[in-house]
Amino acid sequence: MTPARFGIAVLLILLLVGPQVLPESIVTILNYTGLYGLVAIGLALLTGIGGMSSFGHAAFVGVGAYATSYFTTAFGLSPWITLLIGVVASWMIAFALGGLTLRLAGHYLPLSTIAWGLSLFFVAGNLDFLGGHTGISNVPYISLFGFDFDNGRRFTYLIWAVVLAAVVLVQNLLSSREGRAIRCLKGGRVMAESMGVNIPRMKIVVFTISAVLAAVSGWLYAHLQRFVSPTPFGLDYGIEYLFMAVVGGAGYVWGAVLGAGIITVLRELLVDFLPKLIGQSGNYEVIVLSILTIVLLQRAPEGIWPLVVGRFARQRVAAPSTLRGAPPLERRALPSAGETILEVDAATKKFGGLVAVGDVSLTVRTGEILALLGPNGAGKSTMFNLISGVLPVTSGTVRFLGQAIGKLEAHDIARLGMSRTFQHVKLLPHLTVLENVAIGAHLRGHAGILRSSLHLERREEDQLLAEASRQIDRVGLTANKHLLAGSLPLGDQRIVEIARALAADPCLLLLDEPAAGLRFKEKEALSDLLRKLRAEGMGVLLVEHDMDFVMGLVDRIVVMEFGQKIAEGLPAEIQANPVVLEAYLGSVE
Ligand SMILES: Nc1ncnc2c1ncn2[C@@H]1O[C@H](COP(=O)(O)OP(=O)(O)OP(=O)(O)O)[C@@H](O)[C@H]1O
Repeated sequence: MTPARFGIAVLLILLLVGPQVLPESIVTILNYTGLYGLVAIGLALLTGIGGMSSFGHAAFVGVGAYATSYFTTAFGLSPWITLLIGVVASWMIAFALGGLTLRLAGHYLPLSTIAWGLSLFFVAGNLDFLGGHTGISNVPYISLFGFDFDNGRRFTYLIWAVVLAAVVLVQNLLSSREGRAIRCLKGGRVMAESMGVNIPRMKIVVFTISAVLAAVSGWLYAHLQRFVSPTPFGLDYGIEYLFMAVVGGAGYVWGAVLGAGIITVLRELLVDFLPKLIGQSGNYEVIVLSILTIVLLQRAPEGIWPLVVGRFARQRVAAPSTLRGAPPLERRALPSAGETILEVDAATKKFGGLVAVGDVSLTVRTGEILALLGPNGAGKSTMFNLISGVLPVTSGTVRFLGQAIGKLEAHDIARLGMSRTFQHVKLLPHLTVLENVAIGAHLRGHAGILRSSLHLERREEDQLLAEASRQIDRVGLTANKHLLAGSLPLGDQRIVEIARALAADPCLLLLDEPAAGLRFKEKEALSDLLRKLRAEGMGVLLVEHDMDFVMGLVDRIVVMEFGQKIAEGLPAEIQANPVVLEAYLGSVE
């Protein structure tokens, strides 16, 4: 039995037998750990995995709790219907809040969640029909198929069934196509957009999932307590939920549950112990808890979960049969041979007063490799960003496959069949090479959040992983497939980026300094691969400083300097061009 299975078996036995045999106080801790854990799971997804933070999730707990308390007591609705009301209400509020703030970078989301966290507390406290600060009492208990969850011991089963379901669903989600896209939210947004991930949509999805989990916790809370008042949904609780996720290990789903358990137990112990120690009561546990949390995060910045499972953790490895056996994904029809696929006409990009690209025109055909050369700061990477939609053009047009794309988002351009690599490698270092390359195939899968969470997309997921595996074999990194991308030397990481771009099945490939950091043999292998892609009909635009690599490989060259195009022609013409020699080649010798 693996340590993970052993751990789960122990937990299941504890949850099955515990409520019958443990003292009431321990059962209460178990219940609250589950309730808080549910919120913390959402916050782990939002914070540790999605790279966003919210201080106001206690207010979403309040939405779930108040929705069910009000509608069950005032209208006699079944708790199962009011669960739906709470979920929909929290989803709508999160959608609106997220829609207003998630597009903005920086502190807008945390600030808006603080405002939201404060507002529910005051609104609920001042509305008579919600009972004001006295709250709503006589909330009914929940029944399911004739079984009444009418006391704490029985309720444990319901709470933990929901928690375990949430863990399974979120973990399924994270190991899917949509999950890989979610993982890009932290540190990989520009790259993910270029692979076709709609980042603003993904942010809202994660925010709404975390809000819904909080609302479900609120629903459970209201029917466990049979009473609600505004106090447990205030800002201080919102901050404590965040603490739980961070203490447990905000990047880990089980870590969130562990964090909830640790904070709940510590609080109970401190509430008992501190008054005896100090000789008077007061909320001193809050202070001690805060100090303990700071010390703990000093010692374990990643939280406690990685310390607990660290040496047992194993990399998730797709079975070789999966990688070989899955049927290939559909391929896009390539444009006809020799057709012009990219036309840049007088493209200009200004950063304030600086003209990074000024009036530059170029074309790329299918079955052609075009090099974009120029000294440092010439504007090559900016040009790549204009073509791939990372930056909008200030003026001029960029047409891809006949369509003007100068104002399109990067993920829309990726969908048309353009893929790219980056000058500064953009991989997710904590994912395997296989998972990183699979991000490139994002648009070739279709499963959404629900299908992914329920693992109904296994066939498609196998196909995506098999495709990623094929592209890794193609670029010669078979032996590294299951290694963490961050553990590879920089040259190999660049090659992984090429495999990722190829996994998108593009007809135009943009490569930003692909040969940088490669050894001689590796450069030869890369040249061979690019020749093969050209022969297959792909168009390639590359920026490269290695002249030997470029001159023997490419069909045409465009040279830039200070944002302007200074020359265009065949490699031999460029090598003999006096303007280029003076401006660029001469200077690099
Ligand atoms: N986001 C930005 N904001 C302001 N200036 C920028 C930005 N991006 C690039 N620049 C400026 O635009 C000019 C062109 O930069 P760019 O990175 O495109 O050059 P490059 O040819 O790719 O150079 P290198 O080979 O060193 O990467 C430089 O002066 C750079 O400082």
